[in-house]
Amino acid sequence: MKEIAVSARQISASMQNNAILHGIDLDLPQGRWTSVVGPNGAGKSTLLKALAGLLRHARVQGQVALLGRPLAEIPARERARQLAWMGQNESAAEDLPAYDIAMLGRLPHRPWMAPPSSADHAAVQAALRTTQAWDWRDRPLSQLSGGERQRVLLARALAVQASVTFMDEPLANLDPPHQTDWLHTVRSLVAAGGTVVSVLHEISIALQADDMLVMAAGRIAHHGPCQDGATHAALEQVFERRIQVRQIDGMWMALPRV
Ligand SMILES: Nc1ncnc2c1ncn2[C@@H]1O[C@H](COP(=O)(O)OP(=O)(O)OP(=O)(O)O)[C@@H](O)[C@H]1O
Repeated sequence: MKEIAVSARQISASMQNNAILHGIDLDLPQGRWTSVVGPNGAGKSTLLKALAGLLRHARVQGQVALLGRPLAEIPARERARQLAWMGQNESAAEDLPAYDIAMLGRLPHRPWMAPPSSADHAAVQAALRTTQAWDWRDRPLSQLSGGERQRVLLARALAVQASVTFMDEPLANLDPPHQTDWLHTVRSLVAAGGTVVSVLHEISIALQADDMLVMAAGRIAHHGPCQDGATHAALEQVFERRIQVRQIDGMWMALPRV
């Protein structure tokens, strides 16, 4: 029986008097990759932020636990070492070189005001090489293309070397070969015992995860293995049967129903 990496009990969230999430219960086991999918506005990003303790300007109820401990009781630095975050359309220090951006992922590991250690440099180099961003490590973020920038922000999340990694639309701006590289990166994180939770609009890639959370209207419509027929049926239903899930060359894919 796998340990639970992230659990939520009765999570509800509202913003500006609008209820966004309604009583969400879930358990995400360690060492698995869960993709979160659903139509625009279903509450995917809001759920991810609620699970990471990053939901600001919102009224949140319920409990989240990270690796068996209530999230609210984990000191901020410790939480930042255990949980890496890659957000959607994230702003970052645009003038900083890519290397320094990735080094920000090491902040929770470093004593206050201490220079980076050799372990920090090694983690940053490995992360930038994994995302193939090493070649432009000296270039400021502002001079990078959308996809190049995304790979630096992914490197920052990888450099944390956290047990649990949350990513909100990590494939935005990535071309197909780099989407495939991202898939391999996630697979190796999970093979090493890590837990990955990613919000994805690329449903065919989301279907390569271990498990899928299918969301609709602030609720979990279905949570199950990506290989299961029940998951495919839920997926087709929340997208109003405008997609169909089919197996091609042994892989489950979502195709438009035209
Ligand atoms: N700051 C906010 N104030 C009020 N409502 C908000 C706020 N942020 C999000 N919402 C609303 O909450 C709902 C869920 O938003 P969320 O971003 O979680 O959806 P999503 O499933 O990630 O959508 P998308 O696929 O479009 O990225 C939407 O209806 C959105 O308009």
